[in-house]
Amino acid sequence: MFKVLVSDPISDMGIQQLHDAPDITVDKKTGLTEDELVAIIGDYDALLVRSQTKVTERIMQAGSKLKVVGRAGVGVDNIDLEAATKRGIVVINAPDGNTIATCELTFAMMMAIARQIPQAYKKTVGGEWDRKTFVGVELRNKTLGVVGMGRIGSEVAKRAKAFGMNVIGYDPFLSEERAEKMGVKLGSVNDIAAQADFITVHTPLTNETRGIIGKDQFAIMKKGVRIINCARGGIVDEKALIDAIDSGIVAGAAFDVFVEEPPAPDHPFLNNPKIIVTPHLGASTVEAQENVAIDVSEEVLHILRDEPFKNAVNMPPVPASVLNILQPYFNLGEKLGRIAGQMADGAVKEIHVSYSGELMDVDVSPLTRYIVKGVLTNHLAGEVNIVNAMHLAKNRDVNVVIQKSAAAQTFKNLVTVTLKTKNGDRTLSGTLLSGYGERIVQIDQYPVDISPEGTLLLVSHNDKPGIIGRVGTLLGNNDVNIASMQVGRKVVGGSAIMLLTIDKQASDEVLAELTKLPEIMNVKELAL
Ligand SMILES: NC(=O)c1ccc[n+]([C@@H]2O[C@H](COP(=O)([O-])OP(=O)(O)OC[C@H]3O[C@@H](n4cnc5c(N)ncnc54)[C@H](O)[C@@H]3O)[C@@H](O)[C@H]2O)c1
Ligand SMILES: O=C(O)[C@H](O)COP(=O)(O)O
Repeated sequence: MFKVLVSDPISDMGIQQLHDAPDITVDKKTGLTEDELVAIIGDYDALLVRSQTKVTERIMQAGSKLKVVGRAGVGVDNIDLEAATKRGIVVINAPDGNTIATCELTFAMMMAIARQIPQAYKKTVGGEWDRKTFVGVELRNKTLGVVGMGRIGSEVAKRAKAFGMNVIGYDPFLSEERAEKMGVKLGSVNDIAAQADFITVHTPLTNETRGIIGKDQFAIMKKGVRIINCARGGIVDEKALIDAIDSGIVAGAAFDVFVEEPPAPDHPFLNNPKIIVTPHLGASTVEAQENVAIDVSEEVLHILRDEPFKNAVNMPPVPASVLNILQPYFNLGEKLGRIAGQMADGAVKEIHVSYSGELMDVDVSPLTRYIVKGVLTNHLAGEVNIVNAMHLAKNRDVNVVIQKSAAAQTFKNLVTVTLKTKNGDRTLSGTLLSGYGERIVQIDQYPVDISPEGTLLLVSHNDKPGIIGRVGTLLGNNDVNIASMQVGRKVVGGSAIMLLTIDKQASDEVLAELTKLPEIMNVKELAL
């Protein structure tokens, strides 16, 4: 049974699938302090948050069972990603569910400052009938500058076009073709600053975007420009904005987000008649909250049940088309890693993985993570998973090298794992055979054909008559049943290997007796 803690207000309807799951129990405890969370998090396998809960290193350290932190929304700036990655905790978000809600709030903000709706409302309900002060501007034929043309920025641009606006977009990942398709002109931040009547920002808050609209940009803006920030506090420099309002450059601004949330009561935005504010409401629609909660719950279920998932923030994303190809190999890859890890003699310096055949044309890094996890599992057991595998390898100075070679020779696909230690290399190849599943087809250049199941015995010996019989007899006498056996040799009478699958583990004494048999050089039991 897995325990999930929901520590922020997340849609009950959205997390219904967690409530319904027979293997999950859900506790909802919102508004906890860090200390309170630290005290209880040790009981939980998953933590679900929005932006209020700060998921700190301390909390993750106390979360000894924690496998996943799910963010019901986009921004993960409230989660210590580095600490999560180090501990192998998967951080997932729900990047698509609140795009439209935030885009629509942005548009509502733009229209509200164009027509000063909140200010007019305040006066009217206060008993004044002021029709002179509130003469607004139209959006049609105005230029909107969009900094950050991702999901939300693109949707805002689309709606602006429908309102007859000209749109200039800036985003390092916006290609000319895509911009042209959307009817958006490409420009730099300074082009936007110089030409736009309205500027809206839709980037994450990073070192690069902090203050991207700042003093230098306000200095070149047109008089009467209007600014909107429904992304993250600090992307528009708060102090520079106030100065630009005071100097008459900015005619109006709308902010849903602040450097510090909630802002202090004396924050200069809160009593400025030209600035309208909302309390971080971008994602606060019934639809968005349901969407993000459904998405995040689905992923949490996958992760807890050890099923493939897609929206990990602390792992590179895997497109569905690539996942479809790679997924069948994940199990095989991990087993190859585990077997190779047990074959290696001494500290592993390098994990060399060669992919060929149909694996040539895809980004194989997700599969490499499974292989590296398998190799490291021998020494780190439960500490390693696919999130922290690469990190742990790097920390231990294990080099991971990937090679792709076109020919898989007789196989449609082939994965070869070589572990390099100061005592030499050990190599293992595996494939997926249509209709037969996973097969190990080569060990240290000896061709074999065996299904990697249960317990394996790898015996190195000289190819002499009678050896196979002696090994079989010794195991039989000790009640160890052989399920299958393969012998590989390069030349008749030369060195050879025997690979057996056995129904139960052989004791250390049996392994020692096997090693003493004539012509046998080495015996290794390999657990899967
Ligand atoms: N107010 C809210 O409640 C609310 C709701 C949802 C999202 N958000 C915030 O809105 C922002 C955008 O969300 P999204 O879903 O569109 O994200 P997204 O990842 O789809 O888009 C972000 C875009 O910013 C671009 N970008 C990154 N660095 C840049 C730079 N230096 N200059 C220009 N562009 C840059 C990226 O290339 C990307 O295209 C995020 O900060 C998110 O946290 C706020
Ligand atoms: O990044 C996000 O998704 C938004 O900022 C929404 O945050 P919230 O879930 O706390 O409303």
